Amino acid sequence: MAYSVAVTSGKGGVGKTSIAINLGMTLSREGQRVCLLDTDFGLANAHILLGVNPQKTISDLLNNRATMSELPCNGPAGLKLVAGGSGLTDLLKIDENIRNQIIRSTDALCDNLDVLIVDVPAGATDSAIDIIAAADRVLVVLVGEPTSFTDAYTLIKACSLEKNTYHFSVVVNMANNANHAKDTFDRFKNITDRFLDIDLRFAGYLPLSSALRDSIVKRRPIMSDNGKTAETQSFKKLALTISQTPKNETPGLRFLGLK
Ligand SMILES: Nc1ncnc2c1ncn2[C@@H]1O[C@H](COP(=O)(O)OP(=O)(O)OP(=O)(O)O)[C@@H](O)[C@H]1O
Repeated sequence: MAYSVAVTSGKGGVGKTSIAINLGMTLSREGQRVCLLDTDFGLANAHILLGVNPQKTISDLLNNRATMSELPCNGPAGLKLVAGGSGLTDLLKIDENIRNQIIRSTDALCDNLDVLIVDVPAGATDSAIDIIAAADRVLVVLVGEPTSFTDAYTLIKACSLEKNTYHFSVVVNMANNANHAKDTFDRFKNITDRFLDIDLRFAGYLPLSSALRDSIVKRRPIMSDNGKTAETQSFKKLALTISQTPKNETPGLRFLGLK
């Protein structure tokens, strides 16, 4: 059955979009039909990192120039992309009704999709919380810095208290090694266990990697190559873990609602 994964972080600049893209390409390489939905409206950049030039974006949906089924464009490794709009006007007009319209419109993708990956805007905003609540699985990108901890905690707390979102997975990015990643996760989980009634799981880690950083500059995602590097192995493990984590089944509007 098709499922949705919200990739989020709280803090910006921690590698959320890089991970969303490469996770999508990994699942696609494994034979899943995957679409990435960039909901970072106004500041959308997934298409830039993927090196594609979409003809239509979410803006066209909101302006009745296109339906959701017409938006996915072809990215590398078979990954599809629904690009967010760009520009301040797009950013300003995303109120609750528009968010709901976008979430509902993904019903049209159900027949042709196994996984919808949603790149969530940074910050514990109403927009981010609503988008996360509509996804089956939530992947939080964490780095071992106090500001990442604080912002991820604030976001998770808001999702839990306001929307009853219960299951969260964490991927530690820019880790020195596996032990460092697990230690970072354990320190974060100690905090959430003390104050929140949630299920928080370790989903994997990505090493601090010049290859990953360079892939962004070159606009050629690391999963474009199917070699056996530490990064590709990490993404394969992450994809497997995510596909096996429990789903949130909170009532209300959901991505791929007709699945
Ligand atoms: N594992 C990593 N090793 C080294 N650099 C990384 C790694 N992951 C991400 N980066 C770099 O960090 C920067 C931010 O990445 P990215 O744009 O994916 O973050 P983001 O959280 O989506 O940011 P934003 O909030 O601005 O959308 C990029 O320059 C990227 O190359």
